[in-house]
Amino acid sequence: MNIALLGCGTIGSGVYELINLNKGKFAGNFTDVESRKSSPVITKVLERDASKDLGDSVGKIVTHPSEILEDDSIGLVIALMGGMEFEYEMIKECLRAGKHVVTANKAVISEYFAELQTLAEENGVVLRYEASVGGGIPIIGSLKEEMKINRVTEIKGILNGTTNFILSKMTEEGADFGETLALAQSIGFAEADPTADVEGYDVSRKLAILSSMAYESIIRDEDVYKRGITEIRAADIEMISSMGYVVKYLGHSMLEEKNVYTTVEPVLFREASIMSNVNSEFNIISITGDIIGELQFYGKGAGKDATANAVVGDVLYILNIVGEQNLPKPLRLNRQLNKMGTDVFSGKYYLRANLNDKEMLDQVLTAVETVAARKTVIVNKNQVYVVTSAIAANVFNKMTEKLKETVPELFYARIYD
Ligand SMILES: NC(=O)C1=CN([C@@H]2O[C@H](COP(=O)(O)OP(=O)(O)OC[C@H]3O[C@@H](n4cnc5c(N)ncnc54)[C@H](OP(=O)(O)O)[C@@H]3O)[C@@H](O)[C@H]2O)C=CC1
Ligand SMILES: N[C@@H](CC=O)C(=O)O
Repeated sequence: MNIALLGCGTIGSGVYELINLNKGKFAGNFTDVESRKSSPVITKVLERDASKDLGDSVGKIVTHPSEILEDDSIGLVIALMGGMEFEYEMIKECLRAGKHVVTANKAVISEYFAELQTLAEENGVVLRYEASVGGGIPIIGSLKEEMKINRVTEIKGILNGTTNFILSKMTEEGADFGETLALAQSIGFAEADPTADVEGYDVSRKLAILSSMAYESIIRDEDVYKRGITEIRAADIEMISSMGYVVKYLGHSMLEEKNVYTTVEPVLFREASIMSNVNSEFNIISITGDIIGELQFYGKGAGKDATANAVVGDVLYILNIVGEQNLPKPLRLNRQLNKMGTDVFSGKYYLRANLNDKEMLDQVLTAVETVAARKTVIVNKNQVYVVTSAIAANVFNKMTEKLKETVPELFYARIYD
């Protein structure tokens, strides 16, 4: 079966190297006789730049989608352009044209999950998206397997390689936020628009995909409470470390009866915890089922080779089942659940505010005191650092949203004890 690749950037080039340049060891794994006769091959690559060098003479760059959509020899399309509308339209058109689709695009999958899996079923083809969550970690397939036996009630983890890379470098090397983000971009970890990484959209999309699957209900990016990490400073890292904690960017969802709770926020973990020791572009994802208990999955959550590995795994899966009568059924996504935001989460909070004057200090302390008892207050170099007593997350978040209107720089994080 011929394959087309949409987008030959960081991940696309990794996939191309595995499939066409024989970097991976996978040929000959097929159960289907037709596929076994010849290794899979990428014959066309959609790119804007027709002069892009692919490194072999097998793949041909095309710049118009019709060259792929109207090519009947292409049975499988790998969508790795990123972005939203164009990739969504292309995936739909490919499914309608009877082509299997593999993608790593969490923006598209989280937004159009139900529609796309229905479209695949209607057209007798398969849609796979393993690399859309956790880069190289096989979490989508593992979650599907566990769901055959378990009721999954909780998902939590470090789900973004870029921000974990930034926070790790800030913690280990005292690195600067902006410089480390630029480094993550140059390595190929970050999204084309890195706002998605640092403001929480990438994590909330991944959490939305896993939660939709696990709780059998469509949970969208906009249902997820999220807060970015752009306000964090070296001073926070120093103070947090002196308290014996490490800051991580957590995605967390829970299901209780018909209520689903979701949050994406910076959280402080004790130094010795597992979460604190997941560093660089690595991710960790924990799922809790009623029979198995807690399971944790760890590995590279971003980057060319690890993500390409997951994409090619999906390609091999499809090539192995081509021609079977009974293709996998779409996941159930129609349970009616109440989206309850952060209502179930609570904890002590760490907060730092950048102060202009004594009046602002009073304003910050008064605002905190209206919702929680202050346990620790340190004032140093125009900064106030506060640790509170335990409090409900929604109450604290509401207070800080108001405070942000007048206090220019505010960083706060829940403490996970
Ligand atoms: N990077 C990572 O670690 C991971 C990425 N992903 C996902 O994988 C996908 C690809 O990411 P990544 O490889 O990093 O992205 P890149 O930006 O590196 O690559 C995208 C490629 O697609 C091309 N492209 C984009 N739009 C079009 C278009 N309209 N027509 C033709 N070509 C186009 C780009 O060309 P041009 O340069 O001209 O824009 C570029 O070559 C994204 O959905 C991302 O979220 C998932 C897991 C990990
Ligand atoms: N930008 C993403 C890429 C993988 O999904 C990340 O940093 O995790």
